[in-house]
Amino acid sequence: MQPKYKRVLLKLSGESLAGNETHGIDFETVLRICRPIKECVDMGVQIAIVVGGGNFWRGRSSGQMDRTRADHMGMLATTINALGVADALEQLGLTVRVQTAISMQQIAEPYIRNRAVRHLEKGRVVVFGCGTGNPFFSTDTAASLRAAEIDADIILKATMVDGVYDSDPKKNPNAVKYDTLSFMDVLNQNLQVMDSTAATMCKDNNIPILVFSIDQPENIKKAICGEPIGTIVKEEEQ
Ligand SMILES: Nc1ncnc2c1ncn2[C@@H]1O[C@H](COP(=O)(O)OP(=O)(O)OP(=O)(O)O)[C@@H](O)[C@H]1O
Ligand SMILES: O=c1ccn([C@@H]2O[C@H](COP(=O)(O)O)[C@@H](O)[C@H]2O)c(=O)[nH]1
Repeated sequence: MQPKYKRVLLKLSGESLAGNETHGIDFETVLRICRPIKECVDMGVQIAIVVGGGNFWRGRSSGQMDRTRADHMGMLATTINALGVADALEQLGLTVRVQTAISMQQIAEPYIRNRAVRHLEKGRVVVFGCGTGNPFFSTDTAASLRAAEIDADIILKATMVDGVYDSDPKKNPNAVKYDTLSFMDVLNQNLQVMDSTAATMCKDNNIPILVFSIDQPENIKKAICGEPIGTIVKEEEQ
């Protein structure tokens, strides 16, 4: 398999890091997810990663808490995950830098765009923590923002479903999967697989998103090599 893309933004679902558990990090699972990442870096692909926080905390599900504070907790959760992923990648022999959108300089670099790009050019993996650094956003939006900033070829959204369906497949067993969609389809049909802010950012900056299942981590390599998996969301061709 040969890589199709030179620089990718990989969005890893937080939930996927829990393996068979409902919460937290299962490090063996994280290592399994990181092995194909290592293979792709060895093939010369530049990989930046945004990690979700759903295995620990989602601000929008916090009930009666103040939303901003709940989102601060969610951003900290993404940073715990970023450190876990960085550790696994390092154990596999990669050089990694964690950059956070909220400064916590004793444990990670602050997010500096040019520095992130330089790390990628040197073959280092960059893992972004704290999402965008702002409440009321998601790590999908962080992925679209960072992808635009670092000029990534594509966002690879590795998640708990194997693509985008006409309705949530976890709620509707008869949901039908799409192979290709436009961002307008996602927005007009209100498909909840990513939030509308993320979809709009990708649309405006013409960054495609491939949504695929992380259940089989080798899908990461298949996605990077352009094999037909998941659902590709991209701008309509004129
Ligand atoms: N139309 C749809 N097609 C596919 N999945 C959908 C759809 N609508 C809702 N979903 C849900 O979206 C989920 C994926 O997005 P979600 O934001 O929950 O997780 P994530 O971004 O991968 O990361 P995290 O686990 O960190 O929150 C799927 O598990 C699925 O149940
Ligand atoms: O830019 C951001 C990104 C994330 N958050 C908070 O973190 C959690 C976890 O992220 P997921 O995308 O849901 O996995 C999210 O629910 C928010 O509470 C944020 O505030 N800003």
